[in-house]
Amino acid sequence: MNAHLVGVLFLGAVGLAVVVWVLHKIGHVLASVAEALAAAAVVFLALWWLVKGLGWVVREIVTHPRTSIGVLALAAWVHWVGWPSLVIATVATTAALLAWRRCHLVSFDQWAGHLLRSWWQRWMVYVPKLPGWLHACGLSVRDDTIPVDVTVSLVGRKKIIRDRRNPTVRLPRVRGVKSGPSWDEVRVELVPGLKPEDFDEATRALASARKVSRCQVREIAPNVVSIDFQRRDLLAAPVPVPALGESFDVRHVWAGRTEYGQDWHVPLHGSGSHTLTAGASGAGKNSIMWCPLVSIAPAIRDGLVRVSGIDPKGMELAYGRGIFHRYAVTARDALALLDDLVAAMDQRKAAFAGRVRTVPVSQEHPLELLEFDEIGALTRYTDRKTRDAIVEKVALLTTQGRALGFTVRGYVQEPTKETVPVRELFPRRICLRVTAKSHVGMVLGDQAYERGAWANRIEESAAGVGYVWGEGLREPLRVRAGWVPDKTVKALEAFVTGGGLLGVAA
Ligand SMILES: Nc1ncnc2c1ncn2[C@@H]1O[C@H](COP(=O)(O)OP(=O)(O)OP(=O)(O)O)[C@@H](O)[C@H]1O
Repeated sequence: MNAHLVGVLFLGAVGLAVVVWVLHKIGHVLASVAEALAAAAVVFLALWWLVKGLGWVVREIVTHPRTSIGVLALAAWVHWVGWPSLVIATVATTAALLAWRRCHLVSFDQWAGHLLRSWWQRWMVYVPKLPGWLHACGLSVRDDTIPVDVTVSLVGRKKIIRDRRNPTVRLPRVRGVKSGPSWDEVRVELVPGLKPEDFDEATRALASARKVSRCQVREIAPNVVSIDFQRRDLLAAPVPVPALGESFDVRHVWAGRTEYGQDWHVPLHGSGSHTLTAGASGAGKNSIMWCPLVSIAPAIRDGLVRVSGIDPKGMELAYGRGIFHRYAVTARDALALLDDLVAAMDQRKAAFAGRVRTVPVSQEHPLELLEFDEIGALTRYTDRKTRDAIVEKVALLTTQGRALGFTVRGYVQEPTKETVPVRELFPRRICLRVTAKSHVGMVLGDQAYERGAWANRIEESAAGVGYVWGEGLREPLRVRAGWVPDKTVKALEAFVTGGGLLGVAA
């Protein structure tokens, strides 16, 4: 080996050492950079998840404030006070609620029960199951074509992005559940492509899906409907009429119960007081008549309300004959009674015209309340002349009587136009059990049946049950009149006549 080769090898070794050293340094630098980048990425990701988590918590608190705050409160309790005290408090609260429920169901339900039930029904029944029911009933919208976004770039190239994140079936979302004693009201938000009327048509199918007998739909906002399911029937048992009433308020008279378990009131004076009640034989028309009279017994006794009765059957009103200031059975007597009322109305008109817009009820000018039983018997089945005269007088009283303090309440078995030609002049209608589906529309108006006023399906055993609609009610409301037994009619008669038959016109 000569000196030249040794020199080359030496230089090569030195060069290699330098390269290794440089690479080592570069590796060091790169490792530091990579380490710094990794640390930055970890910090960035941690921050990102923290912000996302905080956003989720805030969103949950805003959208489900009660549940979120409850969970946070429980977590705080366990953290600061410990879980044994939490268990003891939970057991004590449950026991107190059960005792409250046992002692006073109504106040428990109004204050606590309905909130717990709403929460339970929402999360255990409607949120998991309703979307499936809606889809099965055709209340969903399919995206048959997946949306396509077209973007034009600066250099003229087009990018086509198919948005696969959107689901192909869009379903209404449950926005809230209110669970009353017999009804669940489920508010849902519609998706574009659905309208509230679509839900109206699906009520029967939705009722079947929920395994309940009735379902109604109410429009809350243009894109929100309430789907109401009747879980149980609060009107199954007769509604007892309270002891003789103490009310003088003739504009808000207790008449029974609504299907929501609330009191049902009717006006006997003022706007919407003329009432036509339709119902087949045995449907309970008489409880619609007697119940408000029992409620305003003091007003009748004190002469603030004067009741007249037309009783073609000569049986029902005759049982409380002393309550009626005027009373007629035959068509001729009925006409005379109506003439008398119209004359009294004309007198009052002459006395008050130009002085007041509504005559205040007083003993001098009492509310004249006409109870016209079986109105069809006299407006259809009498001779033509008497019939026309009766129809004319009833029309006069119903069109002019409101402001003057005259109210007509008619009762009919068959609500056809031929039977009750003045049907349209009664602003308030009540439809008890009827024999034909078509009668529902005749009494309550078009679409009443479709909206759930299934009066032809009321069972015979449910006398006094019926539907009201209109007068501020968007949907037909099921009601049951208070049941007035014979002895209460007699007690009312004794009460208003002071024990005898005083005050009865000859
Ligand atoms: N509100 C009610 N609650 C419970 N049962 C009732 C009620 N109203 C009536 N009933 C029962 O139904 C029966 C028939 O009632 P009601 O006499 O009022 O019928 P109606 O409609 O007047 O029949 P009709 O036209 O044949 O006289 C009553 O004898 C009573 O047993």
